[in-house]
Amino acid sequence: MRKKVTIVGAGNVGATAAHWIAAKELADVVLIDVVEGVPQGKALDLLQAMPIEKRDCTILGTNDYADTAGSDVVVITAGIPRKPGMSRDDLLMTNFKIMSDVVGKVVAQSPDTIIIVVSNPLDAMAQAAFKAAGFPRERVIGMAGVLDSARFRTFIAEELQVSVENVTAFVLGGHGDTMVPLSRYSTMAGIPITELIAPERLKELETRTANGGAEIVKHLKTGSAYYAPSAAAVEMVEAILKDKKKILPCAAYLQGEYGISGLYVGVPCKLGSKGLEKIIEIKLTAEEQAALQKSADSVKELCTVIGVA
Ligand SMILES: NC(=O)C1=CN([C@@H]2O[C@H](COP(=O)(O)OP(=O)(O)OC[C@H]3O[C@@H](n4cnc5c(N)ncnc54)[C@H](O)[C@@H]3O)[C@@H](O)[C@H]2O)C=CC1
Ligand SMILES: O=C([O-])CC(=O)C(=O)O
Repeated sequence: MRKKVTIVGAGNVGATAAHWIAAKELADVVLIDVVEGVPQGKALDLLQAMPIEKRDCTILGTNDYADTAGSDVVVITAGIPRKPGMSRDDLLMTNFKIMSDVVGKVVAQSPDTIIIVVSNPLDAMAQAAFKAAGFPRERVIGMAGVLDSARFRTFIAEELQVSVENVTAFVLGGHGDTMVPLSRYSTMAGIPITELIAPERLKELETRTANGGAEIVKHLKTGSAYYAPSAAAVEMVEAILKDKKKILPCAAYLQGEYGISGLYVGVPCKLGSKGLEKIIEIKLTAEEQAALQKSADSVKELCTVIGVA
């Protein structure tokens, strides 16, 4: 039997995630939204691309959670995106209400599922989903680090004029201005980029990465990025469905790792069929640890506001 993935929110990120999943023939997809007609229309449109793409996946659009029953993975993208001049934190109250509404309905239909949270502000929304779901931390994971690292990798590959396949990078911390691009653990063909790019230039690439979301919002004006974010969420879905044991930076509920407790923050994680299978602890310098702590503090502030700290 094929795997089943539900995507909550049939907007830009959700519909594009459905597209990537179908294009990779990873699973049958259920696309659900509060707006009537939009998930149905997008799902049917995508389904009709399958003969052309030679992929056998069913794609169902719906407003009824009964259709999501027994999902292996649920990706939550429901929520408003930001517009120019806004920070992700400005979405907190609206998206917290949406998250609280959605998670209970998801869990009622798929009590054994693994939830991937995408809605912003990401780390606080992951924490809200974790508390609302009552699942173990292994089954509620936030997507941000894969996207932020992909942005960093894009800029590094461009700078060094090499294939993106040659570049690895890690971005830790919360998905906001305080995220922590870890140049020391980023490489080109195994060579630390700190040996290849001058410190001042590296700083510029780190800053561009941290502002990567805002750069796209500024261009789009009506919303935020969705091609790379949806591809990032689907990389996590694939790692879980295929039990790949893949190390990816994800927002995970820390219980003492990196000296942080009771909070979702981006760290290197091993993803497999059980969801979050391990948190990888890497040695940080005092400066990196302080930056991570600062980032965690800003996540905690948001969690306190919505009562999930
Ligand atoms: N974690 C990350 O790295 C990223 C997070 N995001 C976030 O993802 C979210 C979605 O972004 P887009 O898809 O661009 O927005 P969008 O506006 O295109 O789509 C959001 C969809 O959610 C739906 N929705 C609202 N309330 C709902 C509910 N109660 N149940 C089901 N569906 C509901 C809306 O009808 C809409 O179709 C935003 O909060 C955005 O900030 C976006 C990019 C990257
Ligand atoms: O910038 C935003 O609001 C959307 C997002 O999280 C990203 O693209 O990194």
